[in-house]
Amino acid sequence: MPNPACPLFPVVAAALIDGAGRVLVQQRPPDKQMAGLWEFPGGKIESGEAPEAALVRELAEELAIDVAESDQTPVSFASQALAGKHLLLLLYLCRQWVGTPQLLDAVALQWATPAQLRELAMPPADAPFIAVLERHMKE
Ligand SMILES: Nc1nc2c([nH]c(=O)n2[C@H]2C[C@H](O)[C@@H](COP(=O)(O)OP(=O)(O)OP(=O)(O)O)O2)c(=O)[nH]1
Repeated sequence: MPNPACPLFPVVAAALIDGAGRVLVQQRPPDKQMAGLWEFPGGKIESGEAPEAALVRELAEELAIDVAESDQTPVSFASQALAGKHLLLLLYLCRQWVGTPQLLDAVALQWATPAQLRELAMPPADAPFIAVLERHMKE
């Protein structure tokens, strides 16, 4: 039975990995929930939208880059109660894109190694993703 008191909201996010083994993260704006935390670029899946199409749209909106659906590899997910709703966060790994990421939506961007990610304040759902990324980046 659906629980209207705790709606599920699906979110897609991308770990963009560069040639130096670093991942792009962006800092959430001060006026938003979890302000100041560092997150993977992405956002909510809109009604009727496929996750991969949502990720193409979000990365174009937030970073002005073009990531083909065929260059998105699903690697992990997180499931967590968040502010009266339930977050389902789908993480994709991307090694190829067109364009240079621009700061359009967040406060700041940074390229970080997995070790550096561990030192950043990130949303609680993201913490397990760091070890997942480390494993994939060694492959
Ligand atoms: N993009 C992204 N969102 C994350 C991560 N970790 C995490 O808990 N989230 C949460 C924060 C938000 O509640 C939601 C992302 O939705 P969003 O970015 O479209 O929404 P928002 O709250 O920033 O802004 P709005 O669309 O409501 O204006 O997922 C992450 O690594 N990347």
